[in-house]
Amino acid sequence: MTDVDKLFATPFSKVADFAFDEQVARVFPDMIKRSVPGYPTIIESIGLIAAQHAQPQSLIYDLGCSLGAATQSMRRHVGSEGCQIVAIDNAAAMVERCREYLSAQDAMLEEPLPAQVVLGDIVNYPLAPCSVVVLNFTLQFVKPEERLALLTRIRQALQPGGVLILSEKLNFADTNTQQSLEQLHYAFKRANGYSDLEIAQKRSAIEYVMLPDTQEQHQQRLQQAGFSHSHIWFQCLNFCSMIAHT
Ligand SMILES: C[S@@+](CC[C@H](N)C(=O)[O-])C[C@H]1O[C@@H](n2cnc3c(N)ncnc32)[C@H](O)[C@@H]1O
Ligand SMILES: O=C(O)C(=O)C[C@]1(C(=O)O)C=C[C@@H](O)C=C1
Repeated sequence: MTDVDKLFATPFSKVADFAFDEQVARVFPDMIKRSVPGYPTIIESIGLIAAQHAQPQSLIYDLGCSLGAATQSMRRHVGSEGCQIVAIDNAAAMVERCREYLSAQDAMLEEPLPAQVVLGDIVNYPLAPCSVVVLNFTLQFVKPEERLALLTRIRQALQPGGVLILSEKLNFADTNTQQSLEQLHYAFKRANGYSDLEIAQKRSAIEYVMLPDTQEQHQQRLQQAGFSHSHIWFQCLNFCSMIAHT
């Protein structure tokens, strides 16, 4: 149903900044699975974590939903009465396909949680009271100076007992750790069939648009945003996922 990612396979004289456009949307499931170590496990586990924390009659947000993989997982796992999912992305190509995928899923589930897909910018989208918020590899694409305000708004929207699930690529302050995990990540990509050219060109494409933070920066910012406690529940190489509690 989706194509194999060959977007960076031919040499470019100048690599353009990475954008979530039509071409990327077309290959995205293949791209993210071959690029993010542990992605399938993270997606499945988001469903489990959401199921544990979703409160009856509450909203769940999937911010930067892309094709709705996390939303689909939550719809498979969340059993609380009366929950609804709002999935938001600012890439039109993603939103259009996400709606198609979710309609296809409707037919496969007995009583699917209602899920609405919105074309919008999460930086200024007004959030209603909610019990679970997912930022699965999205915050790293938000401008660094806008990250604290976004997390603060998420914290304010979360009801008591609510959680934020935050997955990110990590940077490491220690140079040896950074180099070691970065090289292992490239080995992961090579093992998944990406050539050195594809790896190098993708690296240039995301250099200025995807800016990862360190674990310490995340924890400090989550605390500043008003979360009482946050911890990692998954890490594979330089990719991790955290839970932040209200
Ligand atoms: C790596 S993808 C997320 C993957 C997805 N959450 C998943 O679980 O498969 C990042 C997504 O965030 C979206 N995004 C980035 N900045 C955004 C913003 N300010 N508002 C809404 N969506 C944003 C991009 O369009 C892209 O679809
Ligand atoms: O860090 C990289 O090399 C990646 O390809 C990572 C990453 C991500 O973490 O979102 C970057 C862009 C694509 O959305 C898929 C994967």
